[in-house]
Amino acid sequence: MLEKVSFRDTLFEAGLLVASGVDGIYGRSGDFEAVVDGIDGLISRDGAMPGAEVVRFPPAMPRSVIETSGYLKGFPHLAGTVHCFCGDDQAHKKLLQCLDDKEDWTGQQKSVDLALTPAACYPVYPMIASRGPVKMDGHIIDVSSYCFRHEPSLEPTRMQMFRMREFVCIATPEITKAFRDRWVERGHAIVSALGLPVAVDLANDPFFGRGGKIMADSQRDQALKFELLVPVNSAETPTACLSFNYHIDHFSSIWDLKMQDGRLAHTACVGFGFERLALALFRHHGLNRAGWPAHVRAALWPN
Ligand SMILES: Nc1ncnc2c1ncn2[C@@H]1O[C@H](COP(=O)(O)OP(=O)(O)OP(=O)(O)O)[C@@H](O)[C@H]1O
Ligand SMILES: [Zn+2]
Repeated sequence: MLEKVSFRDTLFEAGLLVASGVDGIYGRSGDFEAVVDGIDGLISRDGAMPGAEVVRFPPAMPRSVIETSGYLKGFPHLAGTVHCFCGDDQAHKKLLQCLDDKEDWTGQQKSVDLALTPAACYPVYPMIASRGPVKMDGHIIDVSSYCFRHEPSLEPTRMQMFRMREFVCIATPEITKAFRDRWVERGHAIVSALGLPVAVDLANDPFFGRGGKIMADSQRDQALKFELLVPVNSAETPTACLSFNYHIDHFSSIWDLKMQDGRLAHTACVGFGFERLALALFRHHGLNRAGWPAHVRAALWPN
């Protein structure tokens, strides 16, 4: 049984996470980053997807992508947009005056054409759609990004900015479903090899509002989302460290992603949460990575 203590305070005291004053926004120490790098390398080795196209996007994307993708329908409460000062000298004076008067200065800012990336896979669908039909044996994309979600929390596993590595499959319904099912097994094997207790369970996304309940129920009824859970904050409420999502034609109908035979493609993604996996390792193997079991160190740092 894991005891109920403030795991977050323990991480601050050990210097693994650095408090910023805002819940969910933390600095990471060199040791923390070494673990994240180890997980990244392990995914590349044990989760290798030959032929996958590697692409890395920055943590912001065109605002039009978040508008078109339907994210604001399901998750308006999590979305972040970028605002900048676009005024003249007079407006600048006003802004500085607000600051001096300790008044809200953000009214002097305007929304620009950027949104923060909520999940690493979001920029992938318009990128592939812009190329035309997808070949019949499908396309796999390897993507990784810092992501933003406005969900401040005292739980260190629920950050506002965190990193996600994803493999995205865009293919026929058969290939896509098989990709998702196969990844449930692979993800289980990869995380178990790190000496962590894992369970896979059916899940749903945190859709907003009253309509959200219907969307969440429908997602569960169709078994579209599974999560790989590891106890981190508590044994009672284990933490989703990996997610396996089958979107059917949700993204392909939005972006008009077609296969070469003219049918709409289906899409799926597997997402690894770097910070959550690192925190799970610190929780189960101790705060000093040098003392972790030899097989875990060998898996993370083979050289
Ligand atoms: N706020 C967060 N802080 C850190 N990691 C996160 C956060 N939200 C999601 N992740 C990681 O990103 C992965 C993919 O994101 P996904 O949208 O599937 O999360 P999720 O399953 O909805 O998470 P949760 O149910 O805990 O909100 C998750 O499996 C998790 O490892
Ligand atoms: Zn995804």
